[in-house]
Amino acid sequence: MTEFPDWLAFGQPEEGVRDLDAAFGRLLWRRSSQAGELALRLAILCSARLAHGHPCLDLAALCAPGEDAPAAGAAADDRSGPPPWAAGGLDDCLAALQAADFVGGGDGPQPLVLHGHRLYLARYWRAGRRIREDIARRLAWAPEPAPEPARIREWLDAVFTGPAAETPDWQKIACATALLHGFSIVTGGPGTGKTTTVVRLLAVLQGLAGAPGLRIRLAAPTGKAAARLSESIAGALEHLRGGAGGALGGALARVPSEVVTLHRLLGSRPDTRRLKFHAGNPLDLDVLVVDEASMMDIEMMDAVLAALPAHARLVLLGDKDQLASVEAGAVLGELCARAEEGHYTPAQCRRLLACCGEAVPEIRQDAAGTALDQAVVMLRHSHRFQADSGIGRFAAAVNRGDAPAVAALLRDPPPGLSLVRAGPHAASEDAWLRDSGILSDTGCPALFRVLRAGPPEPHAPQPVWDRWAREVLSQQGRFQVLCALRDGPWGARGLNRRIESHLRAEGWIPASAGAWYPGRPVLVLRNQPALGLANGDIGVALPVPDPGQDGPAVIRVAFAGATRGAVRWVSPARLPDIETVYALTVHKSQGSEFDRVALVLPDRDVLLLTRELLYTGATRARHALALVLPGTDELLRRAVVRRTARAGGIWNP
Ligand SMILES: Nc1ncnc2c1ncn2[C@@H]1O[C@H](COP(=O)(O)OP(=O)(O)OP(=O)(O)O)[C@@H](O)[C@H]1O
Repeated sequence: MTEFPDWLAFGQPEEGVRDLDAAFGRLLWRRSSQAGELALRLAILCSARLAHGHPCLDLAALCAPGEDAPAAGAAADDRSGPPPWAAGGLDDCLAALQAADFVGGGDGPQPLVLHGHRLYLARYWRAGRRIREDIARRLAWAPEPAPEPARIREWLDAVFTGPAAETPDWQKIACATALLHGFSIVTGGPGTGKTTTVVRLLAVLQGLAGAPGLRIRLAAPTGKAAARLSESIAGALEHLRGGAGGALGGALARVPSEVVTLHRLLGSRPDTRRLKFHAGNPLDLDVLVVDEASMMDIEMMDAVLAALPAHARLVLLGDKDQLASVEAGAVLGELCARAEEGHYTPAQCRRLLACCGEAVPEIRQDAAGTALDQAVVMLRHSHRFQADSGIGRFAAAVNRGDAPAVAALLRDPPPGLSLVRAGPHAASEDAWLRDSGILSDTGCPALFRVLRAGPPEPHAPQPVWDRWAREVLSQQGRFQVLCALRDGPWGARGLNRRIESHLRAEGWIPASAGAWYPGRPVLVLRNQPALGLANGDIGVALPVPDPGQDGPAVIRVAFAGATRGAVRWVSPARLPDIETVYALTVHKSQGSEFDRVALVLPDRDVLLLTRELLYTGATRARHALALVLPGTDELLRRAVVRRTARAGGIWNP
């Protein structure tokens, strides 16, 4: 039997390391003839960092002295500065890895790759390299034959009819950019018009292509995001079709509004990681638009690029400032790292002026701009939030990391924003639950009110039951409690228990009801293609008549169906992987929006609580945001200034 060194023999060698990572370390030890402790520890840490979304271990950051925020790739999430075993510094780490036979340069069989001062698991290194190479190829692609700038301008003028909200009109520039490149990104905060822009872009693409038109597919990482994009595309199309006739009407008729999840697009199959569509069997399309691309992890980006035919255009939409995917790799964030400043070359500015009549301001120009810079456009004006909107101002201040501005806003909150003290700072638990809207008329009880108001007659036809379920589901989408953590009293689980017990005490949930009571909102935790359900879908338990029986009602869980207005009814027995969802983590809420949000922070400082998390949580709210603070103001300040540290290393390894 292999004799492991003591530190590696049992369990996890240190905090922040999972059993899986330690097992990986033991495997390397067994297979390696001369595995040194330092190299092994770094390999284990590299594997552990994946659980925190880092596609690599940044050794320079690991060895740097600690600050308030954790160094990207720091050993444990609640500690900063190098771990004691790496006290020898960066040079020692690099030397140990260079000497290890399980570390290579990316082309050999070694399970780890050292590139510069970054250590990667080979699988992620290779995925990153494929992504870089594929995007570089697509950036070098130009449409053949190149459309005349005058024709592009004609079509853009036909779809951009109203007055521009800003100068230059970045939406128009984004359209022209996507027309000129095989790969492009439109990034922007909530309500900046990403969807509006893409609908116009697709109409112009169809107009320029003429009949029979291009094969366009729309996709999003989650079912929720897909359903939301589908709705807004349908709305934007309706709006544009209003006054359109002739050629524009024809082009608009060829713009689809159906949006599928990326898993479905790629033909993901249960029980296997293999996808139906890949480089050997590419997707049958000319244009692919992916919304909420900030949620795409490195493996998903790799799979999408691989399955995309060489001639197809890829347009990514997303908010670069949102939390990245929970899985490894903040791909969109890395690709948009220079979006704020622009970096458009004079040649690109001339092309844009000719194609859309918009002049890029000098401050956004840069003769040394890269090919990627030319393909990324940031929309800057929010059409959703007025300049004085509480949510908009709060989100902007958080995004800037401007803690004094956040504090000032919360001292005297503008309309739409409120601060609610909870925990030891609140008069009572009832008080903060009510003040934050959670137990108010428009909060969680509203779901039960809609449910009670509407059950159809037992023998009513199915469409009537579906309509009732849709009303309940829409109400479910109007209010949501969001929180940073999953566990603990201020995490999703603790809050769900507390809210549920208050709802029971108030009689909304019958005292005698078991786990499956009418009105229970549930979150699906795993993709279940056989049921048409995806991880992150939210349904509501409803009482329906037992088919063929006159006895008491049975519970079925209603989910929004794939097509507009459709409802999917599922028996609770088929839903083992769900949890109650009065409260949802901000991570899981990505891709969703709600009219009103109560954003509950934890009562202690955790490194997960960052600017990106606050920004993402706050921007899930359309009309009202209540920030619930069980901790101190200092805790909020620290959250605003702390950035999510990601080791990066995909676009610029
Ligand atoms: N140029 C414009 N002029 C007037 N209204 C606009 C313009 N662009 C967008 N809007 C309006 O602003 C709202 C938000 O637009 P849209 O849904 O396209 O933004 P988004 O960036 O996709 O938002 P989300 O945050 O939902 O992803 C919509 O009501 C839309 O009609």
